[in-house]
Amino acid sequence: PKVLQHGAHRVGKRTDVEMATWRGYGMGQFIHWGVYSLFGGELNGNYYNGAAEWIRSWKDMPNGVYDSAYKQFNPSSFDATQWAKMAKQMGVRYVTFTTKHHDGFCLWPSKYTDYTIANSPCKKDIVKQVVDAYTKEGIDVYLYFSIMDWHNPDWRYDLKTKEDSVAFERFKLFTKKQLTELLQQYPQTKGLWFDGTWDNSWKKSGAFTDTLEQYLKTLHPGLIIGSRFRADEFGNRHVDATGVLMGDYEQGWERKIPKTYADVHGNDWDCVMTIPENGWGYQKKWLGHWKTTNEILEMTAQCVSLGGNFVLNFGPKPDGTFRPEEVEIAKEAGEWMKINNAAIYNCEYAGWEKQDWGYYTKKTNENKVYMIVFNVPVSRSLKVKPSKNTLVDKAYLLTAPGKTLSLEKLDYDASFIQLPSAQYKQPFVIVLETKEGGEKSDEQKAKT
Ligand SMILES: Cc1ccc([C@@H]2N[C@@H](C)[C@@H](O)[C@H]2O)cc1
Repeated sequence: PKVLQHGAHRVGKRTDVEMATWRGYGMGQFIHWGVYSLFGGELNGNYYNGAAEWIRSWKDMPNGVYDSAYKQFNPSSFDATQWAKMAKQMGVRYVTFTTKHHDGFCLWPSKYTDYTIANSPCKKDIVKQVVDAYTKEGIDVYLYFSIMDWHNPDWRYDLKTKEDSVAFERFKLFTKKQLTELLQQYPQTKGLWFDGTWDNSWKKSGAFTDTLEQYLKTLHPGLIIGSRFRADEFGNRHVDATGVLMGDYEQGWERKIPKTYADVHGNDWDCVMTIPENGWGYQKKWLGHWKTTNEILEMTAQCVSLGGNFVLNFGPKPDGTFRPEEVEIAKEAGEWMKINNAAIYNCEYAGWEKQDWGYYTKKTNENKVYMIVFNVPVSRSLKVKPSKNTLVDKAYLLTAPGKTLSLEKLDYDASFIQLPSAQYKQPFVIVLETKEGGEKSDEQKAKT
């Protein structure tokens, strides 16, 4: 069979230290901020029923109104240090920040377009202030960049005519120049989070996306780029024509979480999630249900238990402050993470049979498995069934390491942990110190 020229160039996970750091984050923050934040999903008292950062595409939004709105972008209360401190308190280990969303407005003073923060009343280099403030707090920074750019006249949804192709060649060069300036101006950046790559114009540019990704990684060694960037020469995205994931991790879990480990196909992956049901930019009215802190902690545990990272989105207001609901969630989640982050940071899929009480995570390179308990059964007996050839040596509450919990053996490979009678109002963590032994696994038997 023909060899794919512009498909994946690596099978399996990246094994370098930058990717190992990414793999261990556990919890991240997404921030969507821009001109769309001025509208908050509303115009003249009417609410757009799509995602607020898409309001430019609303039929009731006159383009002139949106495209001149940047002249009102003047976030009087913006303080990147405050943002970074809130994130630090929440316990996130990385942040993904919108440099340019689909509307094309640049939150850094790009040299390649006038549609930037430099020509708004806010003269600050927002991207620089965010990158510097978060880096100072010890939080790694990743930059969100939308390829699709509604403001640039050379953007094309498809390449049907010669004129389309000539214009899109200019657009591809513009894109390369903007990405180059982002990496050169903000060298602390650890990775790029691409979006807006689903249209035919990009799917027809597989070779270009391959060359551009390799160029970016040469410019910035160790750079991490997810699977949503590339197309192969047949227009396949995420997974190439031979079934191999392109990019350094699977970037398809947007507002959804894998159910089982089989769903992640052995890849690294992140899940990006909104607090309201939908909508990433600031929305004046949150419609429907928005997630409680316990729901967010459970999603975090679920993602880490399946080998991924959970990234929660915040949509700052036009003045640069956060909604009270978002501040509250960051505070409450942070209180839990302060006590329990051992079960989230530098943890991976344990490979034990899932039980109803919650999620297992395994500390990377250590014989420690954590039980993150969300559902205490009326019996207070938590069933534990280690993977083959693994024994539980000791069990204790993360918050009470001195008090060993008793394991009641059920049969040769499962036990009950009897919980002390107490009121369990918060999710909590049990530590299982493990050792090899017990039933030999099939491969062990085969070796002897
Ligand atoms: C159909 C669709 C396209 C793009 C999106 C963007 N991806 C998220 C990360 C947000 O940036 C959202 O605007 C959402 C839905």
